[in-house]
Amino acid sequence: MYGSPDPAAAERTAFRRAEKQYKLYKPPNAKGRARTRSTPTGGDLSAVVDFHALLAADGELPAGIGRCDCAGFGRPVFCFLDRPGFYFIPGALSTDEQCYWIRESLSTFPQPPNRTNLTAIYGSISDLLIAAKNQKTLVEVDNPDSQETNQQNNSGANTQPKNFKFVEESELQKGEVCRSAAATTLVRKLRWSTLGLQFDWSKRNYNVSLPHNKIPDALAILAKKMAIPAMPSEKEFKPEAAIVNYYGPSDMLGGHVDDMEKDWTKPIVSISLGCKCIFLLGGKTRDEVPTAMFLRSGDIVLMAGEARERFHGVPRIFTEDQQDISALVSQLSGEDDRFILDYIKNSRININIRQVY
Ligand SMILES: O=C(O)CCC(=O)C(=O)O
Ligand SMILES: [Fe+2]
Repeated sequence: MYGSPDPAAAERTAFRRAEKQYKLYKPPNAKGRARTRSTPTGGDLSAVVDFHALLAADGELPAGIGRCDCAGFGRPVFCFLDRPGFYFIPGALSTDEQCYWIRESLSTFPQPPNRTNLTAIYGSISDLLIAAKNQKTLVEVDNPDSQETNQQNNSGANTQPKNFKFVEESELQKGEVCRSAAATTLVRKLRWSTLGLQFDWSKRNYNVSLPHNKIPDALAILAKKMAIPAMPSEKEFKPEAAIVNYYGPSDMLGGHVDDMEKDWTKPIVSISLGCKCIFLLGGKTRDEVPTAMFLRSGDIVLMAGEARERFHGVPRIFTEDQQDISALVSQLSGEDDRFILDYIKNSRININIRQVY
């Protein structure tokens, strides 16, 4: 699904060239070695489709872009005339809704039995966000019988039970050599969490034998409502799983096709939160030149049918321009949200919801 079997060949594709064009580059460091991604290069963004600008202009649309007439949906939906099955719903979520889903993404979504990229290293971690707000540290404990450990998990394939627990900074023994990580650092290291049926990244498939909860009702209701433009009226979209992606300033998601779900007529409902990004929508091979577009906090994208066979990815996150998230920033200005605000000012979260069977 993700990545390319032959990196040298991938370099030569139109998709790879677009990724390189938009990604963030660091200037060379003191020793002259080129580092990647730190200072924005500026870059030519003139070809990036900005659906919000089209919405504001309210005039004639550029060639190749259409408005979808979706009876009863009640909000604008854009599409590309030559890419059926792809729908863009600008500003689908209110600022309140965005704040709600950002909080959920950092508090409840990474909770066991949901797995995250940290699970394979540390075992299940409960209440990571609370620990981060309280400046706690996760430490490896000697006593495997300790009742406070997070040993029970490990559902995940190819992992050994781990014994880690959160402690106060004052409890850390000076000079003691043990594996440890600040909870704040761990939140920054979150890359993905999986809700509902658990996606096993090592096998790149859903592993129904892993313990899981149903995806939250509110998320399922939202996804069903937003899936309408991509659904024939007689059919039903049944949200069964979600992958939550967490992006820091220099993260990107390489071109891929999501092909692990049974019925490709059903959409992937993909919610953007936090910093703006560039999303590339390509063709059925990497050789087709992808279309670049901005995704902002509150935008929702649907990919169904033919669009599900298209390569797509996220080559760039914009953390330097806070203009786009000013409403979020003021909404999250309360003391309780201080940690969340610091996080989201430099991050993007994507929640994509899928029907697996
Ligand atoms: O972050 C995004 O907008 C896209 C995520 C995605 O394509 C995926 O998780 O499969
Ligand atoms: Fe994807």
